[in-house]
Amino acid sequence: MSPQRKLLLLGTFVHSKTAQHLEFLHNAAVAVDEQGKIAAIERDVADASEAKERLVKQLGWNEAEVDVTEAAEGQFFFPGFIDTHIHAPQYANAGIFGKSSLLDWLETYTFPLESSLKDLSKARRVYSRCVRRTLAHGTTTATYYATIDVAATNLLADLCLSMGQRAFVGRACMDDPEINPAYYRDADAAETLRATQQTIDHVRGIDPGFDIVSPILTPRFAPSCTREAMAGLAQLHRETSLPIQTHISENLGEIQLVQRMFPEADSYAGVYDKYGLLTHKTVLAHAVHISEAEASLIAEKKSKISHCPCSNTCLTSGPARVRWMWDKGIDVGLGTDMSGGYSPSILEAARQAALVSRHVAMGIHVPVDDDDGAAAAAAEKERVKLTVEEVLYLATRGGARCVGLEEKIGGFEVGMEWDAQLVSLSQVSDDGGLEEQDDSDGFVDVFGWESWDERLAKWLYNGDDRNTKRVWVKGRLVHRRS
Ligand SMILES: O=c1[nH]c(=O)c2nc[nH]c2[nH]1
Repeated sequence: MSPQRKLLLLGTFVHSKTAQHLEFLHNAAVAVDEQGKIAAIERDVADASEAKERLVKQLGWNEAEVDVTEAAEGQFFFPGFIDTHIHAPQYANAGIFGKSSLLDWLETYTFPLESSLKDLSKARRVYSRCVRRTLAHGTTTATYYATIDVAATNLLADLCLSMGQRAFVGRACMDDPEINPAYYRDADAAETLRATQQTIDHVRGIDPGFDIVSPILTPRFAPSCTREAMAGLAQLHRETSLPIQTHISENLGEIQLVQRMFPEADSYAGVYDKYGLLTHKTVLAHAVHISEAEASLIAEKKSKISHCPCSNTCLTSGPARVRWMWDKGIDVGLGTDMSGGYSPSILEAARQAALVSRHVAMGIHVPVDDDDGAAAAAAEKERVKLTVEEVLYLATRGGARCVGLEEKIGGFEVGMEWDAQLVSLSQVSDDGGLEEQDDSDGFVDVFGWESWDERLAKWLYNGDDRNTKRVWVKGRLVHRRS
């Protein structure tokens, strides 16, 4: 790889200051050093020459070493998206789920596809496309499930590193003979741990500091793992501090299965706690049906939740309650959960999070014969709805907190790394663009009178990968759309 150049970026920068507040920095300049770190941020800069004058000199840089990127009128820089739960092999099935729900979906669509990716040429096709496509959608960090196949999992890690996507790559652990089909499972817990170690060793070999790509311990979900495998992975976590990902309480049939298979635990979260998997570095996907007591346990253990609204709708799992999770003090991020969810886009997941929160609101019963109760229910209906600011926070800083990278990514601060996207919306010309055939800027039409808050709302609800013109990870340009 050629040595990285310093960057100077100019224009409007938008990022979450808090879950409720987006900050807009107009006429700003951001300087990024050759390690991909933000070295300086300057406001009220008139143009490139003033930025160079002020920043390049202030930092003692040589102008010849700096590449300048200027956002055009109406464009803005936004932090890269963080997908806290995505299944790379399932990219080939995105959109294919029929009327299935979790357990029959796994059996019908998912296990056959995943097992077929032991064919490395097939794995290369699917994984290359998945990484390319998610980068194009602005996903700068992805927390991937791979398959049980070590060689294919290692290939996914290689591809993320070479294409420059920050990634957690998990070799799926599945050794229970009851749920996992004979054609797609580990022989036993020892095999699970051996194969997991092989992927850890491989990733350490290609990225020794786990700087861009890190392994993640991946007990698929409680029903697919034996007690020995879960306890062994927990031990590995204690020895290595590696993060953990799994699924929890997505579907009612799944929860009954867990109750039957693990009678020694009082809940689904209790199973993970009993076998040492509920840690501050654990990301739990879904959590649609967790109880008050489970949410309190998850909060106490500082485990995180990946909210996967698109998947929860597609597989008819149910609407997860983000406001309630936040009330409990749990960190929440967004997951596409492709292909439980049909889309590889975190912008789509953010939009779905906003919509699902409105379904949660619509599900709140308003009593007709109790005025105080009706007023309280009406207020709660309003409160549970997620705003544009909140879902964009989930897609960036919220996700960064989930994967333990909040000091590095998710926002624009000096010392953080430049994981970002340049977003462009269509500027409608004075004649309404009657003659234009070109829709390469997508269909977010900006007429010019919208406030910046309104532009962000338009992007959230109507944007797609055509609006994402450039993507950087750690200062490296990893995607460019002409
Ligand atoms: O949405 C999901 N996708 C999966 O692949 C899976 N495996 C277990 N539970 C799961 N849920």
